[in-house]
Amino acid sequence: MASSATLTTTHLPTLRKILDEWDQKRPAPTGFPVPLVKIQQALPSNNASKDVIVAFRTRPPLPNEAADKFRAHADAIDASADDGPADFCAGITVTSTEPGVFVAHVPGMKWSGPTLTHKKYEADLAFGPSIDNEEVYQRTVVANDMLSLALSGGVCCILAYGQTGSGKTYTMESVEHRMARDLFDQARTVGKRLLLAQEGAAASASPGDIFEFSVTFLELLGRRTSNLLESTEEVNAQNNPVRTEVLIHEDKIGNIQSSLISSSVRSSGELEELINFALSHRRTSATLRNAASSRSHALLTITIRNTLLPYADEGQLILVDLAGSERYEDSKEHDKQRMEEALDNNKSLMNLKECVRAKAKMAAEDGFVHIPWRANKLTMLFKMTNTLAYTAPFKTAPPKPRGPAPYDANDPRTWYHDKTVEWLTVQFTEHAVKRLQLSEEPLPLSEAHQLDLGVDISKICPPGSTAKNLGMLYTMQFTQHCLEARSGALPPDALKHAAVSVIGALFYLIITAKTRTHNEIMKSRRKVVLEDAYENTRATCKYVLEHRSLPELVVPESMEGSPKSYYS
Ligand SMILES: Nc1ncnc2c1ncn2[C@@H]1O[C@H](COP(=O)(O)OP(=O)(O)OP(=O)(O)O)[C@@H](O)[C@H]1O
Repeated sequence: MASSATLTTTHLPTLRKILDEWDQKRPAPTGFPVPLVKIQQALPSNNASKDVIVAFRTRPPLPNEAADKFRAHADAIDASADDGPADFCAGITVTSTEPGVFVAHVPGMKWSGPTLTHKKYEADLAFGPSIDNEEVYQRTVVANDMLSLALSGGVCCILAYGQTGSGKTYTMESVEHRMARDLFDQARTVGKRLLLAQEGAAASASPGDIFEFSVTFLELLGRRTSNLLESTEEVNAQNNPVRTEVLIHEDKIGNIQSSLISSSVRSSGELEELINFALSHRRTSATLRNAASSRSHALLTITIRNTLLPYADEGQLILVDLAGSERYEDSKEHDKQRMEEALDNNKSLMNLKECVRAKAKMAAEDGFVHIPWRANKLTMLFKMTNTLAYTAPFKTAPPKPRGPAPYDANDPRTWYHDKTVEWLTVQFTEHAVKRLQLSEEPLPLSEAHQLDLGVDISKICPPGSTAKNLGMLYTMQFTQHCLEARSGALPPDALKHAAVSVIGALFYLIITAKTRTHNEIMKSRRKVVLEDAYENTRATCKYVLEHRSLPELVVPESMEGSPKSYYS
């Protein structure tokens, strides 16, 4: 049952009867509109592709659940006993459908006896207990062509969220293995298409060699982040392996950086091996609910680089298996360390919810909303992989479509390639002019076209690259790029000096632009709020003057139940 185990146990026969009646009355489920075979054979369906898909999945009851909490009376028989299964009453009903409905049956008590309220939740897909892992994978990953999307430079994220023992790890591990199985075949198919489109430009290239794959597998346990791909022999007092902590921090322009090192893979076999290696390291400890509970959040990221089009965006597949949220009875038998971890897990999940809510609000309102992602390492990690961007539209008004930000000469984030090249040329030219003025044989400015900039700008900013891309680099990385693109007679030290100053100037422009945008949004919001308040006050005063009484209170639906606080 969804809540109150005691109530359920005591009144199970009555509740079961109510549930049966409800079940008979409900309309027959429609099922999935597209047959599985059509997805497997990649036959075109009329499914419009969506940015975000929310899917429910329920697992079948485990034997101990049927025998434990949900028996009809205290001495009810065990599910495994010969006399037959224990009297079982489902707390939720999920029929395999698209769009999907999840119905929670919440028990209650009225003077007339026990009641059940059937609370409906809707999502894009619902998988009932009879649906196996392969079908879940086909209807989510394959039906939405996620692998091709990532191979074309897109970012796909799958995030499993639910109570401890609800089946997240069972689902995510199966998705990870199936992705490992299919990714390289798909890469060959996409590679072939790309080579054909290039019309023989790289006739010698094999479609399988076009993409480079690198993998990271992070674990966040309590407040500690570690690399699940790192081998270690060392164990601590709790018999947990001790690994180097992965450092996560925010750089000076607000990007999240980590000290995590990725491992490259070249085949399904290698990817599968890495996944198995990481999963075997994921620490588990018994909770009452789930004997092999994951105590940590796990984040697998597969990054895909296109070597044929080196300036194409990198694709990413991000798979997040969150630690389960635990209720009091799930953690009754935890030791102190385990309690602290459960607390940290619950805190990080709460913060994730806050961030998703704020992000969704921002998407719907198109204004500035503070997103508290710094409050927790989990949300910082999500910021790093841009995961929050994909979780934003859950259960809110659809976000307003946003095109690329309009060009703004003062905001490098909006500059196209040509403008970026022009700006870099001006910057390096200014440095060259300064060097010249300080040199012993100054060149007349009329001959400035002969200036040695010391660097080939087209190499630091190749076609397709923009100021926004350069702004993502560390100072050291930009300097290294410049040294690799060194031309003319300028000594490396002088070039390094110029590079540090140029990237510093770019960071400064980006931060100034970010601050300006933030302030403008805040100012416009404050104005709207003040104008609203002013209008309301004016209307109330007018009413009081005319009627000598306060206007009737109209409570918005969202405020129902708390009218007293409304005027205040
Ligand atoms: N669809 C399913 N069919 C059969 N068994 C399942 C299914 N889903 C989960 N299980 C079983 O239920 C148990 C709990 O599943 P799992 O470990 O995936 O839960 P979880 O949500 O990841 O829990 P935690 O948050 O504690 O890690 C496991 O024994 C798993 O094998």
